[in-house]
Amino acid sequence: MSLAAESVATRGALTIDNAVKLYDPDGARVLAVDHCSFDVAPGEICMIVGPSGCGKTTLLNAIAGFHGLDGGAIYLDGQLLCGPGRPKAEVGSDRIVVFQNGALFPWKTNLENIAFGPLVQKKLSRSEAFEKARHLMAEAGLEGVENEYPGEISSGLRRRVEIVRALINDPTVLLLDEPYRALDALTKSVMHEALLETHRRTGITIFFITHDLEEAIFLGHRVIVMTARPCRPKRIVEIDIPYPRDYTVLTSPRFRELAADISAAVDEEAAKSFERGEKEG
Ligand SMILES: Nc1ncnc2c1ncn2[C@@H]1O[C@H](COP(=O)(O)OP(=O)(O)OP(=O)(O)O)[C@@H](O)[C@H]1O
Repeated sequence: MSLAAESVATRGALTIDNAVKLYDPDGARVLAVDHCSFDVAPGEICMIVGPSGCGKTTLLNAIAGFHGLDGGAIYLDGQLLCGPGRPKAEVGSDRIVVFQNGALFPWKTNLENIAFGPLVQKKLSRSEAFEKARHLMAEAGLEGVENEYPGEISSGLRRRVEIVRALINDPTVLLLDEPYRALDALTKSVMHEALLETHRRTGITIFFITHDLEEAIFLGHRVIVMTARPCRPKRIVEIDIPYPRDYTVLTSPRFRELAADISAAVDEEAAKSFERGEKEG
């Protein structure tokens, strides 16, 4: 796999090893993830797709440390995040989650939002945190909105502020759960190019959940198609379209071929979960 980062990434390798997660609210026993194994290379953009409710977010939450596993293990750069003897990963600034609905403080300016993490963790002094925040905002094309509030800028710019807010912590892995779902197509395409540019600059590993197959193919080094619940890889598809990518690739025969292939795999699993839903319902 060729990674298109300016510097070749050496950190941010994830290993998911036989992960199992069972929710058991009031004895309901929902097996969300079952013996799920795959690796994500340092600096990879790894796109996760699969039917609704198959267990994608559950997996992301286990990597982030929001909940534990009931079996198996997850490693980051060979270090155990969770697994035997450690049921739940510690939440850490090495793995930052950017959520679909966003989580900016509306009462803080964009600059203050970005500087907040290292300040509250006392990792940087106030002046260092603000200087770094300004620098990262400039790199991400966010000059001019430093002193505005999240509510005063477009939803696309807000997404960019959120990603910069994650990057200020120097994470090795960015965990994205449908971050662009609510955006219109044009804004989404601007976001995609901005994310690829961020990746080129930083070489950060990106674990990205989406329902949008074009988004998955356009951005990813690989697309992992998950099975209907319980989640585990059904197909792992290498996206052999060279970076840098621009929107002209969407109409290329190879892109259409990959889209048809991945779409068929997702549809097959969606049909299974639909059938099971009918039986369960
Ligand atoms: N806290 C919980 N308690 C009980 N069941 C849960 C909990 N969280 C998720 N589930 C169930 O686990 C399964 C997997 O959910 P999850 O959110 O991981 O799926 P997903 O693939 O991310 O879905 P979507 O694509 O719709 O966001 C679903 O059946 C869901 O209802």
